[in-house]
Amino acid sequence: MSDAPTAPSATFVIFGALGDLARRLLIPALVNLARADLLKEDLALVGVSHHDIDDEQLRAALDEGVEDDANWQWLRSRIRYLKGDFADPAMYQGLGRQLAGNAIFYLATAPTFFGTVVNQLGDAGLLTETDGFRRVVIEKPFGTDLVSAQALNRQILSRASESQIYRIDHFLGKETVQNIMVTRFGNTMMEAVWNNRYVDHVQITAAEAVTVGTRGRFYDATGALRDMVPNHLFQLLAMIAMEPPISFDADAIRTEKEKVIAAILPIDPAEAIRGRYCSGSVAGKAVPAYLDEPDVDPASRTETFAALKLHVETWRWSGVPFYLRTGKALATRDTEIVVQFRDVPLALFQETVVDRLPPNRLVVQIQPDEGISLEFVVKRPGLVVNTAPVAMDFRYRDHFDVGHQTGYETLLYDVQSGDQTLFQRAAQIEGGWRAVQPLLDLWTQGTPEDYAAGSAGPESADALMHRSHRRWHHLG
Ligand SMILES: NC(=O)C1=CN([C@@H]2O[C@H](COP(=O)(O)OP(=O)(O)OC[C@H]3O[C@@H](n4cnc5c(N)ncnc54)[C@H](OP(=O)(O)O)[C@@H]3O)[C@@H](O)[C@H]2O)C=CC1
Ligand SMILES: O=C1O[C@H](COP(=O)(O)O)[C@@H](O)[C@H](O)[C@H]1O
Repeated sequence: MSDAPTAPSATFVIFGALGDLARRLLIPALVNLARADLLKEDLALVGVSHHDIDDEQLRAALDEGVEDDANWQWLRSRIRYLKGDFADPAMYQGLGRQLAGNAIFYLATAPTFFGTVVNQLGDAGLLTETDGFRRVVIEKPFGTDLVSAQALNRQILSRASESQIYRIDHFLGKETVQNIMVTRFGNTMMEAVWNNRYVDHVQITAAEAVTVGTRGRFYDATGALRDMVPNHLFQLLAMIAMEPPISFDADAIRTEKEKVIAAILPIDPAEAIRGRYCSGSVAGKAVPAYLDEPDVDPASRTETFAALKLHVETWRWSGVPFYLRTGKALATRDTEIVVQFRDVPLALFQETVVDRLPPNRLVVQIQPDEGISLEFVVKRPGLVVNTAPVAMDFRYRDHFDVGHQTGYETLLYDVQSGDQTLFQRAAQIEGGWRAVQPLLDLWTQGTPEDYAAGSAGPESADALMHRSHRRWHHLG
């Protein structure tokens, strides 16, 4: 990160500056950028919210999320507060009086405000790029289904051009996710086997040990599928399945990712399962049932776990199933991608004690303990031929000083620099919703299958794999 040039100066306007995202992730990420000397001296930050506080109270509210005091003091002195409602035109007039030159509007607001804020910015003339750039960062979830995402895209694009819009997916800010492209396209040996001739299937897992906690209101209206699948998990899938771009240019990369997402067939509900945690314990700590969490409707049908099989109909991937799963209150936190290779064509060792060889797997560990390992088979020492599965392991921490990054550093820096590589175009978002729409339609009925908090998810998730004689990679 520190090899990069300082980003152009700009005023950051954070709508929702007192919220969880701003406090826990955005401000610490800006502090990390300040430490890496990537922010200009004249950077300014305006925090917007409807609470009745002043500049100093906003700064004090943000104090607790930050550990690096020296760089926090640098940023802190550049923060101002603007009180106002997101729907109030007068607030935007006031904001306009504070802005000159480049501005970045970060919508750290509930998704219901995305359209409102962009409309208001447009009405107030704040999106006109006369004396500098005007960029809008839009959080997820972007819409709640295909129709609402299309409507939101239409609305936003009636006020700003695509080049001004940065639809963020924070998974793309993670080092290991960005490394997928380098691993794939920087190593000849990968590309040679990266296709349906050699790959049996791909598994993408985002398991979380945390429960919905205090986010019951948001989560109960959203569920595991909307929260994680068409956005974060599809972004991981796109990194794994995309064709090599013609250059490392933002448009070239986004075009290839868009093509992959467009090639995902609508998911067959018979190949998807949903679950909901009931009481149990995670890492020795008692966890209540989802239905007993604060702000969750006791009659809720919302899933806290989703697993599915999907197909990417491209020349490279036709016939290779992709299995995705995600959930809360699971045994451990584990975000990983497993590329499992086909069995060897001839079982040479069938006359020996070895009856079946374990498969080769490439495991990309996104978090925690970021790294990549290659599982393969060797001969176990001894007089008879016997085999043993082993792994070649690359751990980031063994080679690099990874420090404590939030994942938002790269993304905020890229917005300032005008690099849209890691942001999604309208079609990508709509493609994601199109693929999961059959599940959204059906899951309005029935209820999810229970799983114990602290387990690996519902039994049907295992059955989904067993049907095709496969199994999930172990969690953790
Ligand atoms: N938190 C996270 O870890 C992540 C969040 N996101 C996304 O980021 C966005 C923000 O999430 P999060 O920070 O958790 O949300 P919060 O609800 O914590 O923050 C939103 C803030 O906006 C304020 N607010 C609400 N209504 C108005 C209004 N009409 N006018 C002015 N201010 C208002 C809220 O005040 P009040 O105190 O009254 O609620 C709150 O301070 C969401 O889209 C979310 O999906 C994405 C990834 C991770
Ligand atoms: O966007 C979201 O992501 C988090 C998981 O992100 P991570 O970086 O902690 O892996 C998830 O907990 C949350 O529900 C979802 O809204």
